[in-house]
Amino acid sequence: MTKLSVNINKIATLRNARGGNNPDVTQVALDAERFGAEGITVHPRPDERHIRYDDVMKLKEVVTTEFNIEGYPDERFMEIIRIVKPAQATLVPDPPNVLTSNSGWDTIAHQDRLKDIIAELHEYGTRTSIFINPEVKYFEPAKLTGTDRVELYTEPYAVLFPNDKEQAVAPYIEVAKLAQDLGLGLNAGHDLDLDNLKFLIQRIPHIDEVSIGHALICDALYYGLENTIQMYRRQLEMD
Ligand SMILES: CC(=O)[C@@H](O)[C@H](O)COP(=O)(O)O
Ligand SMILES: NCC(=O)COP(=O)(O)O
Repeated sequence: MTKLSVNINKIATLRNARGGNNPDVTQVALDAERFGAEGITVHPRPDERHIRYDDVMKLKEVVTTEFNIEGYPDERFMEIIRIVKPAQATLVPDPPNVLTSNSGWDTIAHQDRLKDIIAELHEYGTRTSIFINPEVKYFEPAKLTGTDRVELYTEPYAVLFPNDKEQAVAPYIEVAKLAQDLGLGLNAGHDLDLDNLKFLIQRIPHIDEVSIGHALICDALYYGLENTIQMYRRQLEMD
């Protein structure tokens, strides 16, 4: 069954808004695991707008489910991975000033660089995933990088879903089958929520892991974190 990794970036956004330690990012991660999260995801960005690098060091000591660290593989990111050796590192091609992640890798143009980075991450025993658009041309090159998994960038799916769910999911079904044929593990993330998640999983049941943050934390403002995590877990259960 598809696992739920809770992205706690936005907990750090709220904490940073007042400069103290409330909410306590580390405590929220522990509670999220207790409430049913099967992984914790963080995305330390170069400007540390939310998750800070020292958050990552503290989380390393306490996360007992799968720790997934996302980010652009600059020197600081690679250094934190060398130290933390998380269960998974998800490489994202974000430039420093981007509002949020908005594209997957060009695995053709960046194949050699990704291959070197992935080989280094494997030396640490870290599983690798690379953020990818639902475009067929990028999948065989992704396989050639040696990555264990790809993460489907699902914002385009989320945007189109309200108007035409079948059209929204069609490209993802195609590339998910290709990933399976290539022996690539399959993650998915970005803008998944309580409305669009179940349909994606019904159409692509072999997704290994979804990482969900923004919508889940927003939902928790109304339903509470424990209830919300359970609501998302129920969306992942097969009928
Ligand atoms: C890679 C991705 O789509 C998300 O994991 C990303 O972490 C979202 O970043 P923000 O929380 O900074 O919007
Ligand atoms: N990899 C996607 C992720 O971790 C969270 O994305 P979002 O749910 O905050 O859009």
